[in-house]
Amino acid sequence: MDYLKGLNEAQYEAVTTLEGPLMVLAGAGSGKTRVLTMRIAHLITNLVDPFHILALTFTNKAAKEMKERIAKVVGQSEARSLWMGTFHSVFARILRSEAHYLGYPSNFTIYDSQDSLNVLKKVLKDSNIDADLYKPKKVMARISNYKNNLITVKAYLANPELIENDERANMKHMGLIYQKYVDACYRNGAMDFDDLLLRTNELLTRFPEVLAKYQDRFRYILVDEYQDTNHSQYLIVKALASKFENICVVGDDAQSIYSFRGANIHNILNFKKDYPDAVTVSLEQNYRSTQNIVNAANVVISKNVQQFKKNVFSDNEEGDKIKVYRSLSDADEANFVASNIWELHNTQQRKFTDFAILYRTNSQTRAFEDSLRRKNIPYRVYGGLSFYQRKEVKDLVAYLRLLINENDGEALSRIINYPARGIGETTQNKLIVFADSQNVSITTVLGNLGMYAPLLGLNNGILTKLADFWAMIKAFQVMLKTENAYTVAMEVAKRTGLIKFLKDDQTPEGISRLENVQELMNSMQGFIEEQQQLEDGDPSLSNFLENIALSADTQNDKKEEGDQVSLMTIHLSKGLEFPVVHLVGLEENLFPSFMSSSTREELEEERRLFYVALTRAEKQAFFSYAVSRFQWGKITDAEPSRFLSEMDTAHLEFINPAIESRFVNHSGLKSSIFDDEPASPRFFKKKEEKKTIQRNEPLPTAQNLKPVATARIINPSGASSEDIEVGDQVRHDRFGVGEVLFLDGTDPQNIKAKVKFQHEGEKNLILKFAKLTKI
Ligand SMILES: Nc1ncnc2c1ncn2[C@@H]1O[C@H](COP(=O)(O)OP(=O)(O)OP(=O)(O)O)[C@@H](O)[C@H]1O
Ligand SMILES: [Mg+2]
Repeated sequence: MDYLKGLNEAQYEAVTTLEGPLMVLAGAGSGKTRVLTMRIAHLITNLVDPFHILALTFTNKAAKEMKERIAKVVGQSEARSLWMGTFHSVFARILRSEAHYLGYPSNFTIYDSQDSLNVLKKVLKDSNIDADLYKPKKVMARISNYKNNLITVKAYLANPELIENDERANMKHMGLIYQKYVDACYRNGAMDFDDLLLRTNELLTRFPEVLAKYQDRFRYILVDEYQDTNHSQYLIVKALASKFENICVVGDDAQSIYSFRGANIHNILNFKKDYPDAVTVSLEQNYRSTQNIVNAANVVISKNVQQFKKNVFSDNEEGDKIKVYRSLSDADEANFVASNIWELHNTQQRKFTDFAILYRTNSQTRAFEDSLRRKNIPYRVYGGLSFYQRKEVKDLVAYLRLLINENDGEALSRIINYPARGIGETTQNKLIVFADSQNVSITTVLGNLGMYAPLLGLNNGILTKLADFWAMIKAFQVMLKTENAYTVAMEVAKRTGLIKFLKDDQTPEGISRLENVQELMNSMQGFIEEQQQLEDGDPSLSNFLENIALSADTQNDKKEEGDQVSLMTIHLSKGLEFPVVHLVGLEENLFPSFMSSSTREELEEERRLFYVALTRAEKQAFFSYAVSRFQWGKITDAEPSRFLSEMDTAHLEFINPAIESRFVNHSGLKSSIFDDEPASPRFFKKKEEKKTIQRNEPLPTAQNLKPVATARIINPSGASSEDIEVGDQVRHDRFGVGEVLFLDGTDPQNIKAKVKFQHEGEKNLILKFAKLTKI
């Protein structure tokens, strides 16, 4: 039994105590998942039929990895018979075989969130309920919440408190809507995600013989990440385990990060109450990370009031300090991360899979994707599409494509009725058929509505809508002649109602979509600025579109798994580990998120997220934050995250000691981490005397077009200026570090610099705009 050899004492106890309830409550990286895996292997070695073992994981990926490891110990065929997967996947399987009890066909459809939303919208429409008052996503979130708390329609209608609560929220029709939505799903032979849990509960409570069957089947139950189970999941596990009580749960209250989805941290805290005889094992040694990382994480999480005090230590090497990078902008931050990955890849022979970039919100991927792509570093965005593939991004891009090429039929069909403007599918089909019959494009029809109207067979109301739509597109095109791409795109986003449409949706997904649109605008702003700095730059809309079309394409080629950097939200990184982690965007309002820092509970959850993020790192962790970011086209100042100031500086190393250490943190106090930073020696280095071109100096004549030797960089804010000369090392906030090869020009306002960048090659920059800093 070699697999037992690698376990420490506490782990050994947890793995070998096979009977009775057992809880492992322990910090990150202490081997909880490993214990679960080995325990399953041990059960099978001790002749428990794998068919009797149910293991529930948080993601399918985790289940797959666990199965592979178990197979190594007990063999493929044994491992294959295990019941292992997420709650949703396992119980969908059970529901299929028992569907007849609930009056469902066994081939019932599983609705994803979009499907369920469509059904709900239809319900609202058919019942003449104003979708403006009853925002479908908001209604859906309420229904989901009921279901996860096992409040069926019947229970809802019998509960005056719930009804009153909804009435107070101006939603007195909730009961009716809930009922109709459930009926509609049922009639369609479909279950939504929440039904998979709710119906399982129903199955197990209403039909004792079914409960008995599964209790008898699942004699050994194991649950990973127990701290993030919701009420519905909790009840399922409790019901199934109540006969044999061979239940083993592992978790970490400090990593409970899904309360916004109804996860209930009390499930783990109450385990002892549910099973008074439970054995509890605590694991204290972290095997994943260096001492420095573990200690740093402990300091931050200790600030939470609500938690079990746990001891976590590491016996691994002390390791490097966490490097903190202060960047000037989001582009600078992304550039730092990509360069750093490139460097470690080359100097430490690290594979790209060794790296993770973790962020708080999805829209942050854009800058990192751009900078990784520039350096040809392969990457993969987990848990979602790569930025330019996201629907809301593509929608706005489709409008912009249409402005450039009005015959772009695909773009047209994407947005002709988005956001909804009453040009439905029937109308669109008529247009297509008609255009075909006349052998012209739809655009031609729209452009000549007056002429075609009598032949189209559409009523006047619809014709007006089509005319309005086309007039709007035409107006944008006119605007494009005088305004820059950003201004036009912003106008498009506003006038088409796109922004309002997204703003109305206050669910986490809706907010994330709006953030993506904002990020697309930021990317455009950055693009325009960059092009203006290049001598042969082209800041036009069509050049921007061409650029992102190319980037979307390169991403398509990289769907398969390979040696790639992982990009994911912190939420998705739970349970995973990477040798090198970049935790980015450490700024107030971004992390902690402005949405979740108003109450102490919310803030504590953000802090747990921070703990999760940091504890993913095995060898090295890098933190970064920007001092300014674009927001809807404006540069806004950002403050370093309070989590940085909650750390002990002993664990940190500032890569570029803040030139200005006069940061004030959120509490209005001087932030401790910035107080005792050593001043940058470079900053205080006395400037060498250099010959500079001054305005009042005679300039080289046009005939004498010898490259100028030195030029002065005027800081855009006018606050300071710096001289550069050929041979200097400079930093550009997008292209990174490079060497000045050549300076050229006679007019100090128009000096060009040829710079050879380490990763980007040679660029001809217009100095006045290029915002170079000398290093
Ligand atoms: N006794 C041990 N000896 C050597 N390595 C170990 C031991 N226990 C765990 N590890 C290793 O430590 C790392 C962390 O283990 P594991 O992922 O099981 O921790 P965890 O407690 O589940 O972490 P998290 O809370 O992040 O989910 C893994 O790489 C695992 O293989
Ligand atoms: Mg784990």
